[in-house]
Amino acid sequence: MKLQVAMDVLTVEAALELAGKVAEYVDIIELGTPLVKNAGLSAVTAVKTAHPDKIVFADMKTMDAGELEAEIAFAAGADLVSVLGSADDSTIAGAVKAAKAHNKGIVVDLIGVADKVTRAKEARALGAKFIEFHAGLDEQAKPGYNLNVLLSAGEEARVPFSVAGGVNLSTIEAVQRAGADVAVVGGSIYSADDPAVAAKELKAAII
Ligand SMILES: O=C(CO)[C@H](O)[C@H](O)COP(=O)(O)O
Repeated sequence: MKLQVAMDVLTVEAALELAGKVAEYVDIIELGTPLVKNAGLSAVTAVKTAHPDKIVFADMKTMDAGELEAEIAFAAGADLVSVLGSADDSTIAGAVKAAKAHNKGIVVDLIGVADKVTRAKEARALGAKFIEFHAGLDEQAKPGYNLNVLLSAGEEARVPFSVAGGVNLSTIEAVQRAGADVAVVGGSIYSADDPAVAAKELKAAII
C-alpha cells in the first residue's frame, strides 16, 4: 500500500516546506484543493520540480470541463488529477482522455456520493486509474463519523482504491487490511508537532 500525504496548506512556500520534511516517507505528494485554489497550478510545478521522483497528485476535484481542467493540471506537472464521482460521466471521460494523452492517471473522488460502490465501478469502467473512497473534512466533523463505512465500501467495490477521511496512525492498518492501494493522510501529518516523524511512523505501520 502506498502512502499519500495531502498537503492542505495555502501557499507554495508552506507546501515546499512540508513536502521537504515528509517526501522521503511518502509515495504520493498531494496538493490539496485549498492550495490549488489559493496558489494556482504553479504550486504543482514547484512541487514536481522539487520532487521529480515522487508521484504528484493535484486534488482538482473537477466537476465540469473534465478534459480542460485535467489538461492544465497535467501540463503543470501533475501525475494524478482528481475528478469528482458526482460529475457527469462525460466529465470523467474527458479527464481520462487528457490523462491518456499525457500517459498519466485520473483518480475519481467519491466525496458526497451516496452509493459509492456502484459509482466506483462505473468510474473504473470509464478509465479511472483508481477510486478515492473519501469522507471530506466537513463530513468527518459530523457526529457519528466512522471510517469503517468507507473501508467496507472500498472492499466491496473490488476496484483499485484509496481511502481518505482522517486516516491516522491508529487506523492505517485497518485501511491496509481493507485492501486499499493508497492511504491518504492529511491532518495527521500536516498538523502533527513533527510532520516528518508522523509520516515516518505512518510509513512504518504499513506492512
Ligand atoms: O481532500 C481532502 C478534503 O477534501 C483532504 O485532503 C483529505 O480528506 C485528506 O485529509 P485528512 O486526512 O485530514 O482527511
